[in-house]
Amino acid sequence: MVELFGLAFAILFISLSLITIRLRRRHQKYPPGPRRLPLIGNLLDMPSKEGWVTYKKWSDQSGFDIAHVDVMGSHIIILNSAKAANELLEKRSSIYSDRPQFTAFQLFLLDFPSMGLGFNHGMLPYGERWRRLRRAFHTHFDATTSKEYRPLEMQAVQRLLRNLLESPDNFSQHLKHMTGQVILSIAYGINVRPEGDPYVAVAETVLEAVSVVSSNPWAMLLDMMPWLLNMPSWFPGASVKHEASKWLPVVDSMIDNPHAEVKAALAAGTATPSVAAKMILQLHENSTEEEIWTTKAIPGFVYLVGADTVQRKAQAEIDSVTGGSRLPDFSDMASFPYVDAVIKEVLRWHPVAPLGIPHRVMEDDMYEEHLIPAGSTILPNIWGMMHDSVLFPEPDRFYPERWLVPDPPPSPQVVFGYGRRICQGRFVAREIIWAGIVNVLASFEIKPVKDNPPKEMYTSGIVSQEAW
Ligand code: HEM
Repeated sequence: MVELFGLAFAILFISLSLITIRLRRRHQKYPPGPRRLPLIGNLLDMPSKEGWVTYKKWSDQSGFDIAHVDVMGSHIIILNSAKAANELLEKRSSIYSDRPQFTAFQLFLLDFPSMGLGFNHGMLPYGERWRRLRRAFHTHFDATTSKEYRPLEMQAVQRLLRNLLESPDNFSQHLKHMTGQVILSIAYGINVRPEGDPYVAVAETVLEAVSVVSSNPWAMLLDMMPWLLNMPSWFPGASVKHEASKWLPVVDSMIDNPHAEVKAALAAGTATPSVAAKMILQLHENSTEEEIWTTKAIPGFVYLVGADTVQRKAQAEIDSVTGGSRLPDFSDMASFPYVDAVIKEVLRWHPVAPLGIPHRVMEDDMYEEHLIPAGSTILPNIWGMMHDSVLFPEPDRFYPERWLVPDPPPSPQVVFGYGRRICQGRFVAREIIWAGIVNVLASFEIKPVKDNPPKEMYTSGIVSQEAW
């Protein structure tokens, strides 16, 4: 009898709490956004290309620095100002550090011990497994350890210069090759072949797979209707699942093959220093299955990101900063204020990840009397913030001098994201970008394309790179 009474009380308490939450929500306004339609909400307002431009316009029109859309019941909050992003993603990062779980992407994220893209902790939900992987990654890529990779970066830059001299028209290919070379040598001690390298080819295939699957028009609907996954492949929308599973063996080979090569080299005594070699050597008899798995996961992530990181082109001409008698190196870093300004402008002008990587808020929250419901996807509009005409007059103009005034705008550090999920490769990435840009500028004159200029400048995915 007492138990029944307790149960009835618990049900009453939960019901009252739910009603209170609903009533409270009804009285609380979401941030402004385009008008919602019944059932589908703002589905038709969602831009298919360069979303960052449209999202910025929404805030320009409403005069409020964050925007809200509801896509079939899923809330998306776009942060269009540095102030809002800093307030929510930095100051309140204890509740804003989760990631939304995109169903299409999860098709690659098979659970441990299978690999798939499960090694990619950048997409994992906030929690213990993400925390362990982030800690392991940090030991190899903190500010101090990142400096150990400078000789590898310089070797790759010198090769880039030779390649550019031989065939300047293939510059995009050469830049990709350079980042592939740096990353594979850091992660596995592998020396990439000048042309047609199988490791670079596999990484590019995996990136293509991620882009094909995530840009599939059904991918977003899958997030709203995950039951589509249980439908046969002929059912509209269900084909994404079959498309994704086709790629899984390639993803697995991307992780397994270089790892096996390092193990073999260690056994033969021919291994060169690398993150993978260091991690494998730290294993011992009592290492857990997860520790063994992590020796694949960390270098695997570096491998994937590296294939993705394409240098932006400076459109400024500067004289060789060394008087033309030698190539610059890291010891010159403090002596090039103009080059630093060029790099800041490159990062600002077209951020590599214009909308960052989405975060997810774990609890209901308020921003200036507007409700941000728990579970909302949070998109920091980094491109929008970097094109704020108050902070950056004539924002579309590539103008390094804006950083050289006595009171310069805030550093474009936010292109690497926020709070507890901030990019862990930022120290290495900055050094690679610096070495690449300073050496190219010292050796070549970069001119705009005259014949057949590209119609579309940049792709519209999470990572936005040259579209040609
Ligand atoms: C120009 C180069 C790069 C840019 C602009 C960049 C930018 C970003 C951004 C915006 C995020 C999301 C941060 C957030 O959620 O707020 C991120 C995450 C991450 N990046 Fe980078 N990144 C770059 C290169 C690299 C490199 C070379 C590595 C590896 C060596 C790397 C490793 C990571 C990792 C591990 C995460 C996930 C962090 C987490 O979710 O806990 N990044 N990056």
